[in-house]
Amino acid sequence: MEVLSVASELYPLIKTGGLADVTGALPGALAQSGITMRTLVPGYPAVTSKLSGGRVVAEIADLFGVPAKLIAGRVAGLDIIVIEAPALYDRPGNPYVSPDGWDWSDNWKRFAALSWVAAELGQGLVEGYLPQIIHAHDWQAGLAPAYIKYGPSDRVKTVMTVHNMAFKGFFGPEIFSQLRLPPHAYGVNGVEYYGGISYLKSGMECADYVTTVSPNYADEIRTPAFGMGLEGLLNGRADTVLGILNGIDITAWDPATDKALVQPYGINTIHQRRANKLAVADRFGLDGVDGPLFCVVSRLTDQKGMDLLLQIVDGMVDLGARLAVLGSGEGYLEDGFRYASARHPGKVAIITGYNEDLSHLMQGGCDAILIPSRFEPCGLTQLYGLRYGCVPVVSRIGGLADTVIDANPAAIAAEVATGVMFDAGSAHALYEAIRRTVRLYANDKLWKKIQRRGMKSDVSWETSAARYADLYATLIGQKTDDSSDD
Ligand SMILES: Nc1ncnc2c1ncn2[C@@H]1O[C@H](COP(=O)(O)OP(=O)(O)O[C@H]2O[C@H](CO)[C@@H](O)[C@H](O)[C@H]2O)[C@@H](O)[C@H]1O
Repeated sequence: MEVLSVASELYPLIKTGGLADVTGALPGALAQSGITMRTLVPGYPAVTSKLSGGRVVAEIADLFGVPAKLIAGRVAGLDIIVIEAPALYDRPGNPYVSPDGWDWSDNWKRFAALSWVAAELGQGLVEGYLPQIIHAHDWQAGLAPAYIKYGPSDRVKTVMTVHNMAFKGFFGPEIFSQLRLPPHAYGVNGVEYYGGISYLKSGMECADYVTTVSPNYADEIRTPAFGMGLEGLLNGRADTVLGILNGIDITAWDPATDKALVQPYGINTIHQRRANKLAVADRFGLDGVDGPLFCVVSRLTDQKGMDLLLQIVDGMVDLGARLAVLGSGEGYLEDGFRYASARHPGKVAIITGYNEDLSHLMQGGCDAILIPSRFEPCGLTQLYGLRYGCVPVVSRIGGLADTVIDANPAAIAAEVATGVMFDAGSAHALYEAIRRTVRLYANDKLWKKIQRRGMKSDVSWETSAARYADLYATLIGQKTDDSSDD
């Protein structure tokens, strides 16, 4: 089976968040099910510089006003098709914003182009290549299902995966005439959204199937509290909405072989994490190894509940905990952690920016990872935490609730606890969870059991890749059994 994945991020070529981890891992996970997944990505400098030996498979004279070439190649084990259109994608900064932090003003065009090319590939643009499924990820690829729905043939089936509903790809109505869609596409059953155009809503409306990245979040987003205005749409098509839990790449994230660690370790050598803990403390300028070391590896945003953590950081230090923060995002949150660090030298520290290797070292050395999200479609850092024995302390929300088992007395007695969970959105609940974690940490035998159990959890892609494979097969009418029905 041939599936074309369409995404604006793809690890290890280009990553700003969890989307890249998923789109980068899924093709390898699906290969075992006999699925060939190629990924269509924009030709950002980070992508084109890594693609050598690709071949031009199509030339497009007018891609929203600029010439483009499609280059197919294989990089880091991934089959990719790159849209080489320098006028759209050859820019500094990250995929969405300029180096000074502003959204590119032509983002509507850059990502309409991504989706339009995907649909053209689905209609046979390249001789000898005809995907059966187009799998679009997040708003940047959201118009692809619309281009198929309103195009000459809907032979190719479409899946829209929502990784983050907060980013809707919303633009004013004035762009519609340039989108290459027929007039009737501008309506409530098409791309229109509150008087403008939402690329995410377009994909969710027009795709044959909508998926999100955990079963719990799939339920939550059908309510006004989490649906962000799209709950009505989701409820209207409830039979074709599915939550499939993210996995992680257990080869890239393996504490026994991870080159970013000072000291690799396994379940039976968990005490060796101490060398990594010292290395983290050293990198962050924190005091020695005594007492629990918490970490945050995250975009610093309201979604991630970082303001809640700032409210209780002083109390956390009073409990004897230390905190290492790796992340970047909202200026007031970055500043908040800098001030906390100035108040508590040796106890709280932040390194701003993006550092993949350091994120591995932190999972391999810190005792617990804090994820106080207000909403979390799946979350990956708790899965990395489980795999590395970095105990996840998470809000009871979205995919976090699907993947962590709270160390309450019943779970401890039943020997199933893998982390600590608390009510989302409450600084007080977060503080109490940290207090509980500090107490659990003090019981070394119990703590190591929780760590080991996490390390044994199945966080691989195996089960979830099979669910995607089953969904694709259902869509193209190849489904032979009903083994994956909910
Ligand atoms: N400063 C930094 N340095 C290095 N690495 C950093 C970093 N900041 C973050 N990361 C890494 O970026 C990824 C973030 O993963 P999350 O699951 O938190 O995704 P995010 O919210 O971006 O994406 C959305 O998509 C994913 C994928 O579906 C969902 O899991 C999630 O709930 C949803 O919000 C992790 O690999 C993390 O280690």
